[in-house]
Amino acid sequence: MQRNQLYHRVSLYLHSLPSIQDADYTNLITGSNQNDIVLRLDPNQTIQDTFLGATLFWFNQKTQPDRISYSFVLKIRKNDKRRILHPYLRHIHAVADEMENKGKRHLRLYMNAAAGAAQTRWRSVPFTHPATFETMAMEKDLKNKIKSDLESFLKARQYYRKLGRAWKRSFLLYGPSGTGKSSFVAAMANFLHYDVYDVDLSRIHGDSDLKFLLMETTAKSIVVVENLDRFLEAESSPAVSATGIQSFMDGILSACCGEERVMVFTMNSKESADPRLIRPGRVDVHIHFPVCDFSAFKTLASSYLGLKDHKLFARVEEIFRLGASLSHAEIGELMIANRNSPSRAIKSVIGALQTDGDGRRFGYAIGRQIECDDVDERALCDGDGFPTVKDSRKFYSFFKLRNARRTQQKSDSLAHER
Ligand SMILES: Nc1ncnc2c1ncn2[C@@H]1O[C@H](COP(=O)(O)OP(=O)(O)OP(=O)(O)O)[C@@H](O)[C@H]1O
Ligand SMILES: [Mg+2]
Repeated sequence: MQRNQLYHRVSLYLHSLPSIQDADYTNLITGSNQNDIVLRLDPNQTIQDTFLGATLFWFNQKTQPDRISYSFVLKIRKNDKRRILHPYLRHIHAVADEMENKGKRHLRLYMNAAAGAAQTRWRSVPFTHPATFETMAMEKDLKNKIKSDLESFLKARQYYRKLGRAWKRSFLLYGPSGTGKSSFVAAMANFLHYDVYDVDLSRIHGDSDLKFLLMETTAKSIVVVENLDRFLEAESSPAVSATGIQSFMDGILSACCGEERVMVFTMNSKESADPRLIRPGRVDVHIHFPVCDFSAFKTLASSYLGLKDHKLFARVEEIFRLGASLSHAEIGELMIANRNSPSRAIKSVIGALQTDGDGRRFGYAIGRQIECDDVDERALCDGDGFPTVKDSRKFYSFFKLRNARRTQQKSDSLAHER
């Protein structure tokens, strides 16, 4: 059920050998960067290596004709075998370790397929999410605390071993939609240089299925369950029981699954969560993701619009002080949509912040903004270009009125058509 680490290391090692290019026949595939071309050993291709004066041959053989499973075969001359086999295997381990530690290994994102669909339940693609802690708009102190927490976790192997505990750390990320929880998981993966296993609970068929899935994950990975609260609320009779999820969270099978793993659970709110689910020990660190505030807005403006400061920032700050709230995702989208004109982008954020609070949804906010842009410029740029909150409110009540009239006209004409 677990990945064959020796096979994995030999594969890493062989693919790093220059002689892979000498083969008469090989496979060319796209690497994790689109412009990279990677040579991939073909079944039955032989590759030559030399070590301590001996020549060795490797080939990649299909184990059984009807299965997608391969094994590497190593050929060594009898006379060399006793002399070099062990040092050679140690050499392979050392090279593979170095490649992994230097970050030459490309990260992968694993997703669980439906049961019975494949030999291994995890399907993977290159993990290329560009999020980093630097691109995350969140409180600086908190960000630094998390970074040092993760750094000390990475160095704590002996400490966990001494305590008799699995070497893992669990995080609960909770907060409204669009505040950066998923992006944060990606940033963690890039920071730790860990693969990501994204568990889709709706594809799990029972508690034991969930255990097996955990057993198939590898070390140096983040195992993430997104929107756990929504799953527990939505499923009236879920295939996975609460205790199944709890033991999964504990990594109870720590004999195999306790090595260097980070587990992350995301929720919109932890209020309704069963306290047992998020008790200390089960979840080590709770991180709150609040809606965007002025400081986060400035970080977003800097990364999305390249703006360190702007004359409209004071207005934005004032509106935030009055209690307006939008998610980072909503503000980010408005900035992307108007990225060619920073002033316009900020004005559109101001507009959206001012009319927020009545539960409008994101798609509507953008639609509304694009529609009102034509009048927006005039209304906001009249006079000295710094309308007061009162002016803007007047403008938006005008806008709402106009929209209401339009809706009325539309329904009138619909009634007319009927
Ligand atoms: N704190 C943040 N800093 C920078 N960008 C952010 C932040 N929060 C959200 N974003 C942007 O908004 C988009 C959506 O964010 P993300 O998917 O991480 O939200 P989420 O909290 O996981 O939402 P959900 O609860 O709906 O899954 C991302 O593309 C990201 O670029
Ligand atoms: Mg998310």
